[in-house]
Amino acid sequence: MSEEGTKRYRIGYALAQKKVQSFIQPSLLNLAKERGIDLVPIHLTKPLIDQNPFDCIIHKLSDPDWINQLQQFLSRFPNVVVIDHPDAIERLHNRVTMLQVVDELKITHEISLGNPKQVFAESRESPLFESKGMIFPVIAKPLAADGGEDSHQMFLVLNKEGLGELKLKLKPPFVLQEFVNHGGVIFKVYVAGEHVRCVKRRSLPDISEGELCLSENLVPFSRISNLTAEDQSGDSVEKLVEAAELPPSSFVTEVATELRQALRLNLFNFDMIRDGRVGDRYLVIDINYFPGYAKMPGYETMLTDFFLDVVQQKQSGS
Ligand SMILES: O=P(O)(O)O[C@@H]1[C@@H](OP(=O)(O)O)[C@H](OP(=O)(O)O)[C@H](O)[C@H](OP(=O)(O)O)[C@H]1OP(=O)(O)O
Ligand SMILES: Nc1ncnc2c1ncn2[C@@H]1O[C@H](COP(=O)(O)OP(=O)(O)O)[C@@H](O)[C@H]1O
Ligand SMILES: [Mg+2]
Ligand SMILES: [Mg+2]
Repeated sequence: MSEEGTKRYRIGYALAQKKVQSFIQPSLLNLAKERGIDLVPIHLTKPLIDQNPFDCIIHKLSDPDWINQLQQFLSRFPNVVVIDHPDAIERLHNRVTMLQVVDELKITHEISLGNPKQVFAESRESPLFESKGMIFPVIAKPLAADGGEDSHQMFLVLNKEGLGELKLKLKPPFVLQEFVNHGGVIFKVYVAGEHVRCVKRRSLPDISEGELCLSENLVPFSRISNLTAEDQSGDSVEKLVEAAELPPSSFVTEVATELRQALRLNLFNFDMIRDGRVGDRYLVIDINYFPGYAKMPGYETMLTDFFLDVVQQKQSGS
């Protein structure tokens, strides 16, 4: 008998193989099982409709065949909770619509929130960043944030010459986003429904005005926050991360709650930096659907608590 009662719940997961390996750890399966939840794989080679019953389905797949199956399934079994709705997830697959949501939030905290200025380059002919008064350095990011390896391939553009070189290196559409000095540390806020955790990770180092003229014009980089000390510049970066102060938890929770409501999503994380140009201001630079929760110590408890919230709310009809 589970601690929460005799009823057992079935949660189906539809995830890429790589994600199954990182997220579906025996420690998660066991904790969920002890608490009355069976996490079961959805077989993508079989019709979804034939694999019911489920209390809930979690997924991170966006190919048209899967979306189609999910829609048919929902029209037949409308009581099954799908985490999350494909239309809501879609908004995060585009680096323009992803950050627009930040301007819609009503933050009451004394700390302010925003996002960096950015312009969208649709083609090689697009007028780049004259109109928004942006200054170098900037980061060029592919418009698509759809999980493809290319979607994480970015360029730091240090000057006008770099912008010229970029045209040969990065195929539009992309965005050019103002690079903001932030002390070399980013805050990653993981959200699972009402549960919120903030962690620190390494980021790009600050850039001084002197470096802008002396250095290269264009610097490619990818997945910087996932690099470890051995990958790059030794342990000084680790010390920087260790010394950084987390943003106040009341602020983090307010931003997470507002984002969750505005996005109509339950499983996501967002990357936030402290704006080094002004005091008490943070900027959201990236929002990811169903991120790498397993990198957080104790992720099993956070996710199991969330799963229980979902199935219990469903049972109580709220
Ligand atoms: O694999 P991981 O653990 O690095 O997780 C990735 C996330 O890392 P994070 O948890 O933010 O450190 C990663 O976040 P970032 O974009 O690197 O901030 C993405 O969410 C990535 O998914 P996708 O490639 O955009 O579909 C996530 O990749 P998938 O696990 O979904 O493939
Ligand atoms: N506007 C910015 N100013 C300063 N650093 C940034 C900015 N945008 C991104 N970065 C750095 O680049 C990294 C990757 O950018 P991000 O938008 O998070 O892309 P990804 O989806 O690949 O994680 C961030 O984790 C951060 O270190
Ligand atoms: Mg990121
Ligand atoms: Mg991302």
